[in-house]
Amino acid sequence: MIAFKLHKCGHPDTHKLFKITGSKSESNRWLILQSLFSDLVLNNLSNSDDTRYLKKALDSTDHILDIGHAGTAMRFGTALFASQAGKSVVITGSDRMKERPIGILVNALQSIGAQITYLNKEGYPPLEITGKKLKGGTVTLQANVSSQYITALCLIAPVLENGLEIELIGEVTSRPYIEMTLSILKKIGCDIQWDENFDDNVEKISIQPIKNVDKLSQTVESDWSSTGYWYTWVAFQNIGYKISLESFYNDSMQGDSKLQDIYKNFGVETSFEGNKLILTKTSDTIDQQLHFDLTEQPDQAQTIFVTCLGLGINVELTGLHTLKIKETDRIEAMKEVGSRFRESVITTTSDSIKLILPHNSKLLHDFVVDTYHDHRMALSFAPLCKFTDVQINDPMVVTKSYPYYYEHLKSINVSITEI
Ligand SMILES: O=C(O)C1=C[C@@H](OP(=O)(O)O)[C@@H](O)[C@H](O)C1
Ligand SMILES: C=C(OP(=O)(O)O)C(=O)O
Repeated sequence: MIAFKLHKCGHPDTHKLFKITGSKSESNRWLILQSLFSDLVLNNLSNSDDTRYLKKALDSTDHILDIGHAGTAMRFGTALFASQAGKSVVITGSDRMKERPIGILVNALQSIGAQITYLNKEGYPPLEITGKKLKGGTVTLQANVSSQYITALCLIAPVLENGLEIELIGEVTSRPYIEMTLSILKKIGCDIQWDENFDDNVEKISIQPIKNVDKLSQTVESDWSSTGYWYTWVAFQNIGYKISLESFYNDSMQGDSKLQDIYKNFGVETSFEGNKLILTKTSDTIDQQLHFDLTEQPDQAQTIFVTCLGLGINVELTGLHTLKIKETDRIEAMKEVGSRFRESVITTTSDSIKLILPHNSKLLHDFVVDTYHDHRMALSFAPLCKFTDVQINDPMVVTKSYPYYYEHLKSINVSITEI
């Protein structure tokens, strides 16, 4: 296994412009829809592994499809292949993917006639799928585990003869990702109703079928989730420091665009010049005790945790119940690696993490970041090289979402050596 050392970089270059590629969430939704409606033309698709894996699986005629670590590709692909008559595939992924549950989605698909069997452990990939022409109807599923199950069903709904009524039981998690899916479906002409008060503790999404989509060209907005690492970076710098990122819209479909508000807490202001996003450090006055509920921005947990760790701010993050089934158990990973950076007391529950720093908490020596096959461990902890050398083990995990991350860091003067 290789490791990178990011050498302490006290005075990085400022006024840089980075081109971030398309959102992997938007890209993977559009790719599923493009395989259903070939008249869609897509621009600025993500260059992430997750999008490359999905594209490869969709273009493949192989029986065994490996989608690596890509949760969206696994969940969206399962629904797609199950609804395609004549298709017969085994869908599998990395070792970690085989530990990420999919039973809630499989049950919902089976309830409308899908033929899916587990090849290994009940409720987990790999899956054997024999595609069938599904008619649709009503499905009921738990909504508090992963929104990706719901998106997967929504994406195939337009081609089901009777459309789909999706009853969501319990508190809906990662809601902005479902909103993104429905916004995209509306763009291709779907008629959708979302009744948030359908019944006690139940919401209902109804999607009508459509025959075809008129020729439509779509440019995917760049990835807000990747901007989080630059928000952290700017938060660590002196007043006046700025960097720019493109191409972003201020009416984004991505829930992580909430970073604009969140980082005001850390003295980072966001402005737009056309589609250019400008992040500027404007203030050093920061509350020393913060709390964020990240039910709607689960992918930013590590980012915000590291920002607080670097700035020496006590914080409690809640709403993290989905983190245990992501690329690694992210709550435990943050606790372990965070405690190696500086003197601190870090406590966790199954859905929260709390960071308490003693007065004048000192940085510890020889800071090492284990990444546990999770891109967001490397991406989020790297900016701590503002304060000390950072060793990142298995650093290329970043390609899951942000392949050019280290090139971008190098271009602002971060020295990186392989060890
Ligand atoms: O639909 C999507 O594109 C995603 C939904 C979220 O997952 P959960 O709904 O499982 O929290 C998010 O964490 C993931 O990175 C991408
Ligand atoms: C959780 C993530 O991705 P996925 O679930 O699609 O693998 C992520 O990118 O942080």
